[in-house]
Amino acid sequence: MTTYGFLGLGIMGGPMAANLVRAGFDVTVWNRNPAKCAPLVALGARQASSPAEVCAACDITIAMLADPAAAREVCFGANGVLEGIGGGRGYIDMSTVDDETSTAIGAAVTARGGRFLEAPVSGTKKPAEDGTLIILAAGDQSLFTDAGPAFAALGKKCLHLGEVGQGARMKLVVNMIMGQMMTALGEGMALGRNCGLDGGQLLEVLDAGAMANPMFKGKGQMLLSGEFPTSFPLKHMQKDLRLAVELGDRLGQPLHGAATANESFKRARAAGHADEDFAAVFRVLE
Ligand SMILES: NC(=O)C1=CN([C@@H]2O[C@H](COP(=O)(O)OP(=O)(O)OC[C@H]3O[C@@H](n4cnc5c(N)ncnc54)[C@H](OP(=O)(O)O)[C@@H]3O)[C@@H](O)[C@H]2O)C=CC1
Ligand SMILES: O=CCCC(=O)O
Repeated sequence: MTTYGFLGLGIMGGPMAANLVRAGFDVTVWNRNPAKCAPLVALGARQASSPAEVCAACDITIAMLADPAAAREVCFGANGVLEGIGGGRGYIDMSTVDDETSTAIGAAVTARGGRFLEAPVSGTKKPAEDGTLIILAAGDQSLFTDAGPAFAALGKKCLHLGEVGQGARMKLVVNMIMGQMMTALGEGMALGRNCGLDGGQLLEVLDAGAMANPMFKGKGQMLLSGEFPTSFPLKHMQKDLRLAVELGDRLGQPLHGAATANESFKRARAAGHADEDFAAVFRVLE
C-alpha cells in the first residue's frame, strides 16, 4: 500500500493529513512547530523529525505550506525534501505559490530522481475538514494517477491542468478574483451602511439575484457581526494578490482591480489583521 508523508500542519494541512489517516492510509507527518503533530499522532500517524526523513520514508509526500519562502525552505533547506527524495518517490506541493517557485521545486525534485506534481486547492478550512476541496494539479501524470486515492480523500473535484506552473497560475487567477469579490462586498457594505441601508437586507438582495454566491453569504455574515474567525488568513490572501499582480507584471497584463485590492489587503495586514480571516479587509474599507 502506498505510504504518504505530510509536511505543514496548519489550518489546511492539519485536517487534510487527518483525512488521509482516517481514510486508512499509512501517514507520516512533519511540522516546523512539532507541537502541531500531536493531534495527528493521536489519530494514528507517525511523526518524523525533518522533511528529508519524511520523503525518504514515504512513497508520496504532500506539502501544505504558507508561501513561496516556506515552500522553498522546506524543499531546498537543510534536511529538506531534496535530501530525502529520489528513487521515483513523489512530492506533491499543495501550497499556493507562484509558478516560478513551483517550477524550480519541480525541476530540483526531478533532477534528484523524484516525481513532482503541484496541486494547490480551492476551498477553505471547512472543505479541508470535510474532504471537499477542489484540487488544481499539474505535472507528472503518473504521480497524479498514483495519488488518486489520496486526492479522493481530500477533495470533491480533481483536475489535471497540464505542465507544472498551470496549477499555480489557475490558483492565483481564482484567488485574484476572490480577493476582488471580497473588497467589492466590503465597499458595498460600507457604502450601504453609511447611506442608511440595512446590511442584512443588502445581503438578502444580493442572495436573491444574479450575484448570489456562497462566499458573499458566508463572509457577509462576518461583516454584519464584526467578527472574523479565521478560515483563510488575510496575510495569505494578500500574498496571493501580490503573486497574481507579479504574474500580470511579467506578462504585461494590466490588473487595475487586483492591484487596488492588493493595496487594501496590504493596509489591513499592516493594521494588525494579518491572522484574521481575509474578510477583515472590511476593517480598512468601512
Ligand atoms: N486557509 C485557507 O482557507 C486556504 C489556504 N490555502 C493555502 O494553503 C497554504 C497553507 O495555508 P494555511 O494552512 O491556511 O496556513 P497556516 O498559516 O495555517 O499554515 C502554514 C503552514 O506553513 C508552515 N510554515 C510557514 N513557514 C514555514 C517555514 N519557513 N518552514 C517550514 N514551515 C513553514 C507553518 O508551520 P508552523 O506551524 O511551524 O508555523 C504551517 O504548517 C497557503 O499557501 C495558503 O495560501 C489554500 C486554500 C485555502
Ligand atoms: O486560497 C484560499 C481559497 C479559499 C476558498 O477557496 O474558499
